[in-house]
Amino acid sequence: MKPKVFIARPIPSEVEAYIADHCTCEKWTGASPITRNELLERLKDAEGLLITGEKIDDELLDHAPNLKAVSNISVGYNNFDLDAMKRRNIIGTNTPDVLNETVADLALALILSTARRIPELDKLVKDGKWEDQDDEPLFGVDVHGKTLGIIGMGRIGEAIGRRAKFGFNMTIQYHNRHRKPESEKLLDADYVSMEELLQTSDFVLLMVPFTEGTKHLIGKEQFALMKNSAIFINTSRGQTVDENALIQALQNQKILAAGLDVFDQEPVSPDNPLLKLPNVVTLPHIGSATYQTRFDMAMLAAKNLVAAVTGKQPPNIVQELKSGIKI
Ligand SMILES: NC(=O)C1=CN([C@@H]2O[C@H](COP(=O)(O)OP(=O)(O)OC[C@H]3O[C@@H](n4cnc5c(N)ncnc54)[C@H](OP(=O)(O)O)[C@@H]3O)[C@@H](O)[C@H]2O)C=CC1
Ligand SMILES: O=C(O)C(=O)CO
Repeated sequence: MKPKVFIARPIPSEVEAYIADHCTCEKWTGASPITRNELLERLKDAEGLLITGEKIDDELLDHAPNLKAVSNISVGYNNFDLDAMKRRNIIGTNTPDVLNETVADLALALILSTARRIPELDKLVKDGKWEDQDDEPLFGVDVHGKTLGIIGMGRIGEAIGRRAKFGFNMTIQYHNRHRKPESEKLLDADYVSMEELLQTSDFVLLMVPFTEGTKHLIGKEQFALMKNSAIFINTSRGQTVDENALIQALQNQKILAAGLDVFDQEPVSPDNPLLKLPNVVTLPHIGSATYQTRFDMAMLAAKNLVAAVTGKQPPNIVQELKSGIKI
């Protein structure tokens, strides 16, 4: 008998066919994303679950007595209650590496868009308000030759660093909890304290996972250390930043601008003051969202899922669940 899996997100038909070769599939076919209650109702028989970011906690696991594995179509797995999963011997997997270059492209797009005020000026042209391009109020700031401080020099952080160093001749500095000598060598990057990074970077870019240790990693104190000319980019998770402190820093011109792919609450509320600030470029958590990369992520997540429910070692069990899980 094939193992039963539930597919909670739309995936390409080729990926679904791969799963169906090995498993009996049920899938969510609703027009809008599955709600929490609908998901809980569909898990009675499921041995495997394919999701993107839905919360996996005790309540959900109580509804899924046969569950063996949860496969995230994302590299971030802050939606996993790791303790709850460990207690029940649930395998949790993610999709590292296949999205590095695409997310890095988007991070550079945010750097360029904020520095050169692309969305604001696009609107100005389309609104028929283009009078004189030598008008100082339209000027931006240079990207090339500036210092980029990367907080979270991991797989994606390094891909961003490569673009910034070799494409834009930027100086790279970074802060992690541990040094990463290979990135230092590749990018001629300096490992600096968080304080030094915040004080000396022209662009501060956050690329850490969201964990207990990174909640509000950047807040009032950290914005106070940044240059008044600093541009802040967040492509990690919204919760790594104290959003009220960010709003204050932007409103009080403590920093120059911000580029945000992620928010504390997603989708972001239309009332969020960040949406009213001209010096903020916003995106709808779209870092990995190209056709090819989303396909690659879905296929990798499918391979993780199929391996886990057929008793094989999945390629990408998340670090914290690697030990102690019985395959
Ligand atoms: N906007 C989007 O669409 C996307 C967002 N993401 C987010 O980006 C995150 C990073 O992905 P990826 O690069 O693959 O992950 P990696 O694990 O490769 O890199 C994370 C880096 O963060 C560092 N880090 C972790 N905790 C801290 C801390 N407290 N202070 C400073 N540095 C820290 C780690 O180094 P060390 O352990 O030495 O501290 C590591 O170098 C994902 O978890 C996800 O949340 C990912 C893809 C798309
Ligand atoms: O992979 C992730 O963690 C994302 O945020 C979206 O691709």
